[in-house]
Amino acid sequence: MKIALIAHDRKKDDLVQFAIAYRDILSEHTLFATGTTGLRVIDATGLEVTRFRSGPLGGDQQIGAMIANNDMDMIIFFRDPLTAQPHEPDVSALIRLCDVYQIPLATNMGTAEILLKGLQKGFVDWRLIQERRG
Ligand SMILES: O=C(CO)COP(=O)(O)O
Repeated sequence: MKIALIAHDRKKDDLVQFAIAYRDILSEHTLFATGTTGLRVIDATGLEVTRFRSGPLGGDQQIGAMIANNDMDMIIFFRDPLTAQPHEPDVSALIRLCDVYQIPLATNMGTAEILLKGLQKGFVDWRLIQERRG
């Protein structure tokens, strides 16, 4: 599975802790991240992560493009709900594309934990269901 990791600045410590805690599961998948988030995760975990541009410079849009190309399976995006982001339209667009393409999206640690544990147990069958519906 291809998983994107993204965190706004005040949520980066949380995402790093999360990546350390779930390193074993994450290491079984192909990881992507926005620029600064990816650097933090790589430094803390040693995981292999393909880094895109920083969020404000287009990183969210690069991940959105992967979603639109049916080339991304899960997004873990720890958003900061208390700080205005200069690139809020990009953030909204990424979340919108997750809904357009039925991509599992966690915007906080509670949901992210359930998604990763579900992924580990093979719960992610939505593409098969979608294919069956034609
Ligand atoms: O801004 C972001 C997501 O909207 C994250 O970007 P960085 O990982 O480069 O800080």
